[in-house]
Amino acid sequence: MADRSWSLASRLRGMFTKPTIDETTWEDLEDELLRADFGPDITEQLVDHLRAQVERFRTTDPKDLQRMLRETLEERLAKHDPTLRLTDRPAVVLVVGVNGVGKTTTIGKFAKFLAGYRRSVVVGAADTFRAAAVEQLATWAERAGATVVRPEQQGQDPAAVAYQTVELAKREHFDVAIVDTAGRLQNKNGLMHELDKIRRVIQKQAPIAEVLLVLDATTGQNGLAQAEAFIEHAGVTGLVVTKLDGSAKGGFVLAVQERTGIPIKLLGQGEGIGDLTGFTPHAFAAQLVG
Ligand SMILES: Nc1nc2c(ncn2[C@@H]2O[C@H](COP(=O)(O)OP(=O)(O)OP(=O)(O)O)[C@@H](O)[C@H]2O)c(=O)[nH]1
Repeated sequence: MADRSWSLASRLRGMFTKPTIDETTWEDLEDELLRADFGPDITEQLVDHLRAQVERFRTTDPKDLQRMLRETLEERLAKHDPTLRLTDRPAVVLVVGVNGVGKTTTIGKFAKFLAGYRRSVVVGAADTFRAAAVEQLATWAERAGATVVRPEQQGQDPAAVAYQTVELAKREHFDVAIVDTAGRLQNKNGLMHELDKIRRVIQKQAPIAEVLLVLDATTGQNGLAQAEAFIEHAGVTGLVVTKLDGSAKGGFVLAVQERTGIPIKLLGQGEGIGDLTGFTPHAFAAQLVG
């Protein structure tokens, strides 16, 4: 079973099995929400809302509070639509994000995920500067049964690789073309310029269906600042939260969606090729609260 250390269920169990809701219930709830990286604002809103609900329904039963928390989280998580838009042929997906967040692994898992829906996939290694990065991506993609477009030589213009990837997808009628991109941030302007160019050359051939920004749950909201440039400049249409397993930061999922206003579309919960799932607010809220 997937590692669900991000779930609050075991940490909240003591609170929900008490005979009655009391003042420590609220303190404990607040502590746990903060620990889970919901952030101070959302935590305060949740606690205030639940206190009002408990008062309104005149309940002292912690089981009611548990249900109310689950429903409140589900409602807030469901405010954004997690559906991947992959109906174009080919559906072009650009994957962006800071280095080390799990971008390469995510692309491999995503190719496998799509293969499960019988979609043919071509992956373009447009992060052309590190040969090892290209090979790592190729290994993952091949494991997923996807075709790979490699740079012709190290350091080739990333936009050229993106172009060739989409061209191949069109010519050979692939369902999905996934384009990996560089994540180095030493020079933010250079990177954003490169991404712009990649987008422009792709759009000469096909619309871009999704721009997915990969975020690492272990760094949580602290890591969000690093991704700001992508959110501002890259036309991000969906978020992928990786490394949720072992993160203890389940609240990050709600916080990041509300802070950015961009829907979460995929969750990564492990290093295996099968450890990527779609995002379902109902199931996530149920697993988060227990
Ligand atoms: N536990 C866990 N580890 C993950 C997950 N996704 C990726 N990783 C690990 O995170 C590390 C970095 O992953 P990469 O896919 O290489 O990250 P990247 O963003 O492509 O990094 P660069 O290749 O340096 O750009 C690897 O050790 C992965 O196994 C996940 O969902 N859970």
